[in-house]
Amino acid sequence: MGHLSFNGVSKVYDDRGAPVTALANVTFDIADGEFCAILGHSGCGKTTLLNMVAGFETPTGGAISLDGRAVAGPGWDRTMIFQDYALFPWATVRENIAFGLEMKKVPAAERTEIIDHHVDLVGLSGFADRYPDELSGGMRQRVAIARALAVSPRVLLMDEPFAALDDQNRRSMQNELVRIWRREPKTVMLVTHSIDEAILLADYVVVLSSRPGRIKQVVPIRLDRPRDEDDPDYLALKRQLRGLIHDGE
Ligand SMILES: Nc1ncnc2c1ncn2[C@@H]1O[C@H](COP(=O)(O)OP(=O)(O)OP(=O)(O)O)[C@@H](O)[C@H]1O
Repeated sequence: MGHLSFNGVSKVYDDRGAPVTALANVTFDIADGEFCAILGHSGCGKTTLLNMVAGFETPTGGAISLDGRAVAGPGWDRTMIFQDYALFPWATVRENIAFGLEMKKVPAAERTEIIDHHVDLVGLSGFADRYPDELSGGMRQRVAIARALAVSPRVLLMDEPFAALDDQNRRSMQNELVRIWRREPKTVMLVTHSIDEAILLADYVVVLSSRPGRIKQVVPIRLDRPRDEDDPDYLALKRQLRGLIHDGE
C-alpha cells in the first residue's frame, strides 16, 4: 500500500519573526502505485510539500496521511531522492545501498540479495564496487534510486532529481525511471519545474499557484507510455499546462 492524502494542508514559516505562507489549503490524494508530478514556479512550496511528506517539516494546518495514518516524522515507508544525489563519496555503490538496510537492521544475508537485486534493477550490474566519483551523473542518480528503493518504501519522493543532468542524460534517466517504476510499481511524488518532465513521467500533474501555493488544477495525463513529444495530444497537454502555469503566475 502507499495511499497519500493531503487534507487542507497549509504551511506558514516564521522568517525571523515575519510569517511566510508557503502553502495554503492543499487537498488531493495520490492512490497506491500512482505517479504524481507537482509543477509550479520557484517558491510556490513544492519542496515544502515534499518535505512534509518525508516528515522533515510539519504542516501548520491540515494533515497528511499515508494509508490512513498521520505522517509524524521521517520513516522507512517514505524515501527521498535529491537533485545532488547525496551519496557517500567514501562508500562504493554496494556500500551506499547497504547503508539504509543496515540502519533498518535488515539481516546481512538478506542485505546481499536486496543489494544485488537493486543494482540490477537500476542497470548498474558490474559497477557495484565502484565509488561515486568513478561514475557519471546519471549513474550516480541510479545509485540514489537503488538506495531509496532498497529499503522497500511505500512512497518514493523525488525533488528535481534530474535537474543537474545535461539534456541527453536527463531524457535517458527519465526513460529509466519509467522503466523501473513499471517493473516494480510504487507510489511516486515528483517535484519538477519542467512541463515536459511532468508529461513524460506522471499519471497526473498537480499544478500549484505562485506563493502561497494552492492547487490550481490537477491534470490527468492519459497518454500511453513511452510518450511521444510530437503526439498532438502531448502538445495539447503542454499548451494546457503552460497556460495554467503562466495564468496569473
Ligand atoms: N525554513 C524556511 N524559513 C522561512 N521560509 C522558508 C523556509 N523554507 C522555505 N521558505 C519559503 O517558503 C516558500 C516555498 O519554498 P519551497 O522551497 O517549498 O518552494 P519551491 O516551490 O520548492 O521552490 P524551488 O522551485 O525554487 O525549489 C519560499 O518563499 C521560501 O522562501
